[in-house]
Amino acid sequence: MTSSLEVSGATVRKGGRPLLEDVSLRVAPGDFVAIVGPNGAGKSTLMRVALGLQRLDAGSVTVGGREVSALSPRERAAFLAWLPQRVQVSEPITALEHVAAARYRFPESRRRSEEVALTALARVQAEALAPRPITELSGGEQQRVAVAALLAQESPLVMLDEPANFLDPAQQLELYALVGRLWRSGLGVLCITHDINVLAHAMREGSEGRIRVVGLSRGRVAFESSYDAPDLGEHLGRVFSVRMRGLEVEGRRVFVSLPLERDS
Ligand SMILES: Nc1ncnc2c1ncn2[C@@H]1O[C@H](COP(=O)(O)OP(=O)(O)OP(=O)(O)O)[C@@H](O)[C@H]1O
Repeated sequence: MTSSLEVSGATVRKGGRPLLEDVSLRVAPGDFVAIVGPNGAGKSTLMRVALGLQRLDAGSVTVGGREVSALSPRERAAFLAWLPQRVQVSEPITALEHVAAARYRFPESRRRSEEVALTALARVQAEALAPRPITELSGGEQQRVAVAALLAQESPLVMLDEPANFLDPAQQLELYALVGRLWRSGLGVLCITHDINVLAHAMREGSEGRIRVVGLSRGRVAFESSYDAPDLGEHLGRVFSVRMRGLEVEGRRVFVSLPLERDS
């Protein structure tokens, strides 16, 4: 059985306006697909579509060969794990309880769920956070616990919606390095970001060409490219309406945005 996510011709309209227009993409285990685009381009709408949370006006979304909207939450959790921008927890449950809850699809004892949760926390160097109320953790600590929950869910595909948005540079680096490790361990990653440079933290030398970058603009796919393509900067510049230059820094390509040249 294939565990791929297949979005095919996805179209969403609200009040006659297209939020997403004929978008297609495929993510299989081992793939890394980054969705980039300016505010309002439709990135989160695409994520909701992929999770089966948004009704389509045309097109289809399947995961593991089945229509995603027809799957129960348990069935969907067997394929897709979702990391939002911020963990939404209002109850002061512990980090361990939060990660153990990601095991809900497994028919197992609470003790077993907690064992797996502890192992997952250890994999992200967060065992010490296990007994702490999640509401008291810093943004970076919460995201590390959220990644442990992804691991505990044991889904072959992970969906990340700008997961480093509220983190400082050190925490962003750490989070994306962690995402890179998950990817290299065989998971498929669909990652939304409007900051292309955070992706560099997920890479190892030589893996740039394996990251696919999909640019969204006004609900449509504006370009699709590998991260190491020479013209990626031009594509990015067009969707963000800036000039974007790729610079080599310590063997990594980083992108810098510059104002559009004006006619004098
Ligand atoms: N339920 C809705 N009804 C009407 N318009 C909506 C709805 N949801 C989203 N939109 C609009 O659709 C467009 C795309 O929104 P979306 O949140 O998908 O963009 P985004 O690329 O994720 O943006 P950002 O980077 O700001 O998070 C926006 O113009 C938004 O205002």
